[in-house]
Amino acid sequence: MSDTSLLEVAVLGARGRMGSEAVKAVTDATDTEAVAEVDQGDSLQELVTAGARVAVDFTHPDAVLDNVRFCVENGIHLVVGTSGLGESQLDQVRGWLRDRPEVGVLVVPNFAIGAVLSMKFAETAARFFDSVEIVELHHPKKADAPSGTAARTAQVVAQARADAGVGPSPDATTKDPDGARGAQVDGVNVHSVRLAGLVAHQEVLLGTEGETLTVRHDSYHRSSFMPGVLAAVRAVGSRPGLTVGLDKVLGL
Ligand SMILES: NC(=O)C1=CN([C@@H]2O[C@H](COP(=O)(O)OP(=O)(O)OC[C@H]3O[C@@H](n4cnc5c(N)ncnc54)[C@H](OP(=O)(O)O)[C@@H]3O)[C@@H](O)[C@H]2O)C=CC1
Ligand SMILES: O=C(O)C1=N[C@H](C(=O)O)C[C@H](O)C1
Repeated sequence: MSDTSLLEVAVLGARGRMGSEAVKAVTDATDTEAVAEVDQGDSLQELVTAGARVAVDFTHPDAVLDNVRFCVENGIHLVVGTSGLGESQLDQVRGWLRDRPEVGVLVVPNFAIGAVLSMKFAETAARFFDSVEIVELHHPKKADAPSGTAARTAQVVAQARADAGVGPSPDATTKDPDGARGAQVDGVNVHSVRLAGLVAHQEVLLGTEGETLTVRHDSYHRSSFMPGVLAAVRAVGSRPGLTVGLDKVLGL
């Protein structure tokens, strides 16, 4: 029988690398319980049947949007850990939320507290340096590149530079047939490394006359994401509408 004092949480992608850690974290915490563990081939209706109040999604960039729609339409608050939601998808989510304004959707590019802080540090530093580039390094089973964390970091860094009137990073490259200078995300060069042995890592490289600053974060184990997952699960129900980033939950 369900203990009514516990927050009922469903995990989507429950058999995956992140989902299985999330099930364990939600089960081990004293104020939450995992009432549904949904994975590929399972019906989303299980969330409703199980009485989930909050869901957390760690599935796949191709699947996540349908899951968001289902949760919003069924009044289930959702924490989105899955990467790959760009601005046009976020606009779709805002549209669905207009019909269910009481529902909270919290999209979190990275749950590791250190990663959240590193994005803030890079954002703060951005206006003081002529050049900025991002290197993200992940395990080779990752489906998407660049990482959601790198895309979000590029976005906030680019916005900080624009707000301060800083122009593009200086770069004399005119010949790059193989894309060696990386992808351009919001005008910031992003380089994606996929390497056996890694989990999730990122460096923001900032440079100006005579000095450089490197903001680096490393997740060595997926347990590093769990305090952030639990904080998001606890907070999402009291944040109706769309929120992007754990920084808001942490008061940064
Ligand atoms: N925000 C953050 O801090 C973090 C985010 N992530 C993101 O989380 C996502 C998952 O990563 P990871 O756990 O490593 O990936 P995994 O491939 O290990 O896990 C994904 C799981 O979801 C399942 N799945 C796929 N489609 C669906 C669907 N439609 N409904 C239900 N389950 C589905 C997969 O099944 P099958 O294998 O059979 O397809 C698999 O079991 C990625 O987008 C990743 O970038 C990862 C780490 C941290
Ligand atoms: O796939 C992963 O592993 C990760 N995905 C997220 C991302 O795309 O940024 C978060 C973290 O980097 C791990």
